[in-house]
Amino acid sequence: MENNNAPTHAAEPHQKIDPRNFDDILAVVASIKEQVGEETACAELGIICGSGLGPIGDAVEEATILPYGKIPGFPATHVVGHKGNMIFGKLGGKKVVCLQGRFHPYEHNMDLALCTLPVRVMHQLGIKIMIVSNAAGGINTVLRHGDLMLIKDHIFLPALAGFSPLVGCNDPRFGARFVSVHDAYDKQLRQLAIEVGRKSNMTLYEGVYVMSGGPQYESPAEVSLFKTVGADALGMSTCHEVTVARQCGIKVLGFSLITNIANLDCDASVEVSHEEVLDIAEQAGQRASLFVSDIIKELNI
Ligand SMILES: O=P(O)(O)O[C@H]1O[C@H](CO)[C@@H](O)[C@H]1O
Ligand code: HPA
Repeated sequence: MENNNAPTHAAEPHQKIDPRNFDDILAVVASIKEQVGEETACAELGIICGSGLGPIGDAVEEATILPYGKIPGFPATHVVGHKGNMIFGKLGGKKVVCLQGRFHPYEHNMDLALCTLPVRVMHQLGIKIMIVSNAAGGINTVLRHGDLMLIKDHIFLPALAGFSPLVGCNDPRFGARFVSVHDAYDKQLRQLAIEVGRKSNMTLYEGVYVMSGGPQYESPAEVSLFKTVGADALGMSTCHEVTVARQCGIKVLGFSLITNIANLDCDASVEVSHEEVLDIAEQAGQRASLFVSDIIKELNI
């Protein structure tokens, strides 16, 4: 898919940005390029770090860090474990832009267009592949704390209820009105990840991720529902970003770090907390970061 980034004015730091307006996105991109330099800003690969998975961003070499507060239209991140930095540099020999912090729909009144603005911006910066990560609760009983699960497909629950980032007028410059997500998580990239995992003796599962709206964790009955419909892990992010990436023609590799075991039995329930999620993510963060770097080294972009 072509990038239609005709020269445009740079947005002012506090200018109001409409994430549904293509020209506003170009103005955000122009502002980023003005701040970090055109050469630095251009990237072939985008990365989104999940809760507690910031170490992936810390591994970026020759890093130029642009805090979200300096990017027009980027809201603040409120969730602990999401620093709020856009990092430019190199990883595994590739030019990357890494988002150390994402926007969850529950933080922003379910404004999914706003929450996916960073993906549209990264597309205009040139990315062809996006690696997306998240912390998730394990539903499939084979999953244990600290396991990594490659995402092979997703259930985007909010979108099934009308909360899709693609709802509203579609400027054709964004891509197709009706987007096919039959291959949302690229098969070749998943195969590459499996090979990389095998070489480093890492147990890697493959499964279906379900996104619920949150921010409350799911009740045992809700977890049972998700299990029945074929979900293996659950969280409150990712699907909106992947949907927009696919509209832009970006290939996606996604993985979940299992930080807790989702509960199916209300009589034997165990409380879930974001502290537990961050704890496990911290323990596994370095390993996840190494894994991502190893995959990137092998990528042909
Ligand atoms: O999906 P990430 O950003 O990793 O965060 C996960 O962790 C938080 C809950 O602990 C939720 O925001 C959930 O989506
Ligand atoms: N549910 C939703 N989101 C999550 C979970 C969970 O169990 N764990 C980490 N993020």
